[in-house]
Amino acid sequence: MAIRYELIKTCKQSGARLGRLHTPHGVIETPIFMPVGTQATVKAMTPEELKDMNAQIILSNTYHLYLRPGHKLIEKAGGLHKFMNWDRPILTDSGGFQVFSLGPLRKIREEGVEFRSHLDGSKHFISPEIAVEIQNSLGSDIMMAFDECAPYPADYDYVKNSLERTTRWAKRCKDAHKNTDQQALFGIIQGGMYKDLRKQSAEEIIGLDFPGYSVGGLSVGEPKDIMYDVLEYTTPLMPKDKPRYLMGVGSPDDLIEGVIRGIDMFDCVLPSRIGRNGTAMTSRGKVVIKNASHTESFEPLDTECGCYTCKNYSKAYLRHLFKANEILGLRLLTNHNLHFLLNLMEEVRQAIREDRLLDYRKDFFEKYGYNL
Ligand SMILES: CNc1nc2c(CC[C@H]3O[C@@H](OC)[C@H](O)[C@@H]3O)c3nc(N)[nH]c(=O)c3cc2[nH]1
Ligand SMILES: [Zn+2]
Repeated sequence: MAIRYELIKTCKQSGARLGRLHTPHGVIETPIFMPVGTQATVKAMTPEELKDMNAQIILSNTYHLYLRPGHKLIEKAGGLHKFMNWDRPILTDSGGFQVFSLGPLRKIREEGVEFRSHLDGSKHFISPEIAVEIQNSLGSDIMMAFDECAPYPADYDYVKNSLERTTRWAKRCKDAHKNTDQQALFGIIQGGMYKDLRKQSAEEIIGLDFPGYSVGGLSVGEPKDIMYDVLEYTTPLMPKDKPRYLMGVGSPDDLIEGVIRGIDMFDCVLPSRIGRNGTAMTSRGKVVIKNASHTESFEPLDTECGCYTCKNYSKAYLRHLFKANEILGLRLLTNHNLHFLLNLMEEVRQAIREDRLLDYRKDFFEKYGYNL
């Protein structure tokens, strides 16, 4: 088996799960946040910096790496771990999301999806079999099935037809996946914001039997309460003894609310993306570093944070770097934001160990400035 999930305990107060995911490249403590490295790099971070902040697994992306530099080149380099100098677990997304959202002029057929590259407009075709082949070349520990992430909003019939094609594609991915002892293939549950379609997709995908499952089709612009509602309904339909991955979710409140609703794994570009734009997540809410109020703030971003940035630099210095367009600014804020979310998840795991995750949520939300 490429991966083995161990359910360690369930929080008595919230029902959230504490687990361990054993992979060929190491053990992952769950619930876990996975930094996103779409193009074989977590932007602006070195693997050593990611290890220093205790990143246990990172993401990369089939669509992007297939277009550039090409999965065959990465295979020749010895696979993605070697190519990017990352010897811990890697999860690759199948490209389903990008093909539907990035590739202009896409044409969906039963066979697969024709699309034009967002880089140079060249024509391409990805099928479930090709998505599996690309991820085999990359050598990721966890591969995602090729799916359609239905847009939001989308009408009932569209979502129903889409989820049924995604099920047929998931079966084709499973049939094409040969090296099941090296790489685990996760199924992706769709169904939009319709509970009966979520149930249908969950039954069909789980019926194909995968070592792990993700909840897809969320964090696509829907209101938070609709996302939480769909989760509340969908996770109980998923097996307890397998990991549950919520794709594309990563703000502090969404992570905590997702864990309380039974999710084990998360990924999101948010912390890196807003970090590069000069916004820091801190225990007292967001800090926009270019704000004039920080000009003479000689204290760190977050006095409660133990990251490299907060241990060595003041807000005044960080503001100066961003005003001067210095690259170090992007790196230091990205480092802090990723550390902040990884540390948040360590605190969440500790709260589950001590059966007090709802208390933790209350305290965190009050300090961060969220209203419960
Ligand atoms: C942001 N919200 C969101 N992201 C999502 C992603 C990953 C985007 C992928 O694209 C890149 O981040 C934008 C990263 O490489 C990431 O893995 C999804 N991927 C698949 N295959 N299916 C989905 O239903 C899906 C839904 C998402 N909702
Ligand atoms: Zn910090």
